[in-house]
Amino acid sequence: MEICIGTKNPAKINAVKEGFQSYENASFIALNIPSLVSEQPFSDEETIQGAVNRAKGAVLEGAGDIGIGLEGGVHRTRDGLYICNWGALSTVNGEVFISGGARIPLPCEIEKQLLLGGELGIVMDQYANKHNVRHHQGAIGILTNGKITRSAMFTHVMDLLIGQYEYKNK
Ligand SMILES: O=P(O)(O)OP(=O)(O)OP(=O)(O)OC[C@H]1O[C@@H](n2cnc3c(O)ncnc32)[C@H](O)[C@@H]1O
Ligand SMILES: [Mg+2]
Repeated sequence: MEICIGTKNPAKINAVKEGFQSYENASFIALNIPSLVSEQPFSDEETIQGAVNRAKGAVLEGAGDIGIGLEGGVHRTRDGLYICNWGALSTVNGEVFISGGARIPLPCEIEKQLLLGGELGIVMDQYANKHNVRHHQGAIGILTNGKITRSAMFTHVMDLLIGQYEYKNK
């Protein structure tokens, strides 16, 4: 079973491999697939669209059995800006499954910079005084004191995707 992952971000790739760890016949290929949405998605809808575009693009370009798209974004609420994360699993037969990840509010100073057009990955590096947070613990890892890393959060998203896929195909 060939799993085509629509990113080269190691935090996401780890989560996909973790999700499929009980699949002994799984092989993985990581491809740079465009999300076809903004670099910084600004709603659940846009973030979901990015995840679906990457999943469909990955299975097509990798000519595998399953495509995975994982996308991070932010979502505005009356109480401020929340970090949001979405995943999509698409099969070569055209089935698409979707799942969402944990969400937490972003501090006001981060929100202000995003509203001015900043990208969370870059803003987060400055805020945490770290390099390439997006490839490591992620904003969620920084803001939860390392309790939930970006990989752990996306592993949960993967379990939700694979579980739905298994239920539909059993
Ligand atoms: O290489 P890709 O797969 O594109 O990985 P990415 O880190 O850019 O991740 P996304 O495109 O899914 O995320 C969209 C934007 O949100 C940012 N982002 C989302 N979640 C984040 C997190 O946990 N930590 C840091 N940045 C995050 C990221 O920097 C992007 O600007
Ligand atoms: Mg990106």
